[in-house]
Amino acid sequence: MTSLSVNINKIATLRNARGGENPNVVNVAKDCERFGAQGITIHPRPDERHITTKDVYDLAPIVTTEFNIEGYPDERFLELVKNNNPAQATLVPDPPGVLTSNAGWDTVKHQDFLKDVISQLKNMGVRTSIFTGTDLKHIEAAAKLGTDRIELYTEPYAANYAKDREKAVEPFVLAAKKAQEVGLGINAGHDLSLENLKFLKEKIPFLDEVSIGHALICDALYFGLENTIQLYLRELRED
Ligand SMILES: CC(=O)[C@@H](O)[C@H](O)COP(=O)(O)O
Ligand SMILES: NCC(=O)COP(=O)(O)O
Repeated sequence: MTSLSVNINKIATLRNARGGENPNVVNVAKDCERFGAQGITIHPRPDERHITTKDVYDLAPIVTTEFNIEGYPDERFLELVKNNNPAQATLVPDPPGVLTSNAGWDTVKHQDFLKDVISQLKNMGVRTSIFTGTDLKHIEAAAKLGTDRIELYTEPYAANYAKDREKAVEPFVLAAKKAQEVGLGINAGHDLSLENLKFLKEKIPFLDEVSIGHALICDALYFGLENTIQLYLRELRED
């Protein structure tokens, strides 16, 4: 089974546009779960452009599905994870000012840093996932760091899907097979959508989880949040 974790960053973006509590991030997280999401993902960036530090503390006690906190593992991030005990921490190499995540880790170059961070997170009892591209040596190196999972950065797949979806998915299939071979769980995310999700799932049926935010929240403007979550769950169904 592949779990759907709804990334609610964009709910916070909308809320922050007026500085009040509308939409209410906690209520939306509860509703996503009520509508069938199997996880809630947030990416509390240092500039608090969407999810704030306060949001993390507000969400931690109310999320009853899998709570996944993404981010660059600096001291602030590690403190947030330690104090809020999510089910999973996803380590992303984003520098502070970046518009959105735009690359996976070079797990060879940063192996000492990542090994240390992963061991700290494991001591907190938190499952770890490392955001990676499809370079097979980065997947092999990830397995040596002690991480439980990787998250495949799917932007290149999404960007090339319309042009040639077989070609676009090929490196992801190879990377996922390598991850499976070296004993890693496999998550995927970034720019996944109702257009490209089903094909990814067909090609990598053993995906553990997808985290989806931007496209899902955009779709919810037209279809409503409950219907939209159901539509995404349908794409992941195995029957
Ligand atoms: C780690 C990752 O892939 C990101 O997709 C993410 O959480 C999106 O961040 P923004 O919502 O800030 O673009
Ligand atoms: N980890 C990816 C994520 O949480 C959502 O990415 P996107 O769907 O907002 O591009």
